[in-house]
Amino acid sequence: MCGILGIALADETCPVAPELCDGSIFLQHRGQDAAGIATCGARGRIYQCKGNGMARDVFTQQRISGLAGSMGIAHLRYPTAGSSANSEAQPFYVNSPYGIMLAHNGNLVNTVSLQRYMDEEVHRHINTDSDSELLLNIFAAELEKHNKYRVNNEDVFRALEGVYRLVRGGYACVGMLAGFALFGFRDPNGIRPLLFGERINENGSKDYMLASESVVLKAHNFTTYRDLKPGEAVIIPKNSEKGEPEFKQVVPMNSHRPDLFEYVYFARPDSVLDGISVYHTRLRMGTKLAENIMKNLGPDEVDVVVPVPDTARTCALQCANALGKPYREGFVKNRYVGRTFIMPNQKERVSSVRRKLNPMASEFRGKKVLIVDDSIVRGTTSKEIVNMAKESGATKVYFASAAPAIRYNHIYGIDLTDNKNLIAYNKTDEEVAEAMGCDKVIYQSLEDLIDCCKTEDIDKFEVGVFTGNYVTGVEDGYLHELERVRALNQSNKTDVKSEVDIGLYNAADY
Ligand SMILES: O=P(O)(O)OC[C@H]1O[C@H](OP(=O)(O)OP(=O)(O)O)[C@H](O)[C@@H]1O
Ligand SMILES: NC(=O)CC[C@H](N)C(=O)O
Ligand SMILES: [Mg+2]
Repeated sequence: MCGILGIALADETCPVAPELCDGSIFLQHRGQDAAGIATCGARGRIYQCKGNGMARDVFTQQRISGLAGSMGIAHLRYPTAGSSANSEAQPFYVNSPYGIMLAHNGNLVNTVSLQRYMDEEVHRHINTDSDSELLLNIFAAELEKHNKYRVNNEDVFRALEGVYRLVRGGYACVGMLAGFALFGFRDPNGIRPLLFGERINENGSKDYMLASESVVLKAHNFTTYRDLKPGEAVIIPKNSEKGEPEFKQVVPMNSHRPDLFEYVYFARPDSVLDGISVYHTRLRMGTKLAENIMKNLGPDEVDVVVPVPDTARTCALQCANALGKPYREGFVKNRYVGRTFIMPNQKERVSSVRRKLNPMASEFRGKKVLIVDDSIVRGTTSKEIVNMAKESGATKVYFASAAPAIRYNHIYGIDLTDNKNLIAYNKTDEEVAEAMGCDKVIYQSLEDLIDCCKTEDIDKFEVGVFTGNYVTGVEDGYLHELERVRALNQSNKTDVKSEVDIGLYNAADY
């Protein structure tokens, strides 16, 4: 679950990079591993700044001031395919045809056959293990088929038709065609989110934005916005004076199944995705969870409800209210440590839990504590948290999760390739509680979770992480291949991953 962003300003003399940089900060929670911006300036020249690290570290003032142009895209990466090498930071670039840049959120699930197709039929070189580089090259190959001197909107839509035909998985993308346009498209099941918005600037003309979450649009005054539909694409001319954005339903919507995990954990609470307020779903998760807890625990079995900061706070507060029990911030979060679940390796995740959360003994001593988290994934956080609560003198520790048990890979954009690393893998709830060291674990049921998120328009979600049934299915050998690449990367026996790989103009400044 990366963050993606694209902006086209009407005023071609106004640099877009500072706003892209600011917008990236609003999407930082979606990917902490790498960040990148690419802009397009005069004569179609593309400028970029990307690399491993958080947006604030990669986007230094000096680098941003070197990014010319009024149209650009940005990416915040949480690696889900390939490795976390610098060279896989996005956006990706290909010079032919026309000069294209692409930023992708999601995961393709037929990369094995796509790689073969690239190699044997299209003869394009893919320089990394990233599925996003592959996706860009599929698009480029489709666009190339028209063999035209200058590209137009129809060509782009037709090339996207080819992409939709060839590619399987979850994907929301923003891209740029040098000197021509900004574009965005969303997979035919709407698994990954993407919104389009516009604002009237001081000169009375229109600026446009594409973003993963509504919070960025609102914060930058793009007050008229909507979600792209599954299978829909938009092309925004580089200079809005030259025409309006053109939308097209490139392929029929297959289904509309946003990833349920966006509402549980990924998205910011102040975002509204596919018309569903993330905050309100989390409140409802708290109410439903409380109903479930009342069925599982006697009325005197809980003295206090403690949230696991940050994401679970909304749900835990509502849960405590519904239970009629006091809500206490028993864990103080160090605001300088990022999200632990999306850290690239297990060692980092473990060491940062204690750095991130510190227990307040007074809230635990002699008490029966109900800890509420949004989800239990690998159990890295939860085991440590239970430990801390016990060390602090809790007499009983119950652990409730706003999401059901996670027993399967998340194939569309969470780095959960090896399901043996999931704490609930092949375990009953009792065995999970034992592994976590707590007295009981209580999960929200999938049915209840869906009830908390559904609306009149959307009542189905992508829930493969809970059920093992994925809306797009998975190509034979795909999970195996992902595990193989991951194992190679972890064992360091793979090809050398240099600090800096080839970049635009073969130059990179870090
Ligand atoms: O089972 P685990 O592997 O421990 O993962 C689950 C935990 O990770 C996430 O928190 P994270 O620290 O990433 O982010 P947050 O501050 O937004 O809650 C999530 O909210 C859970 O607390
Ligand atoms: N989290 C994502 O959306 C990741 C995008 C892409 N699969 C990558 O690994 O870079
Ligand atoms: Mg958390």
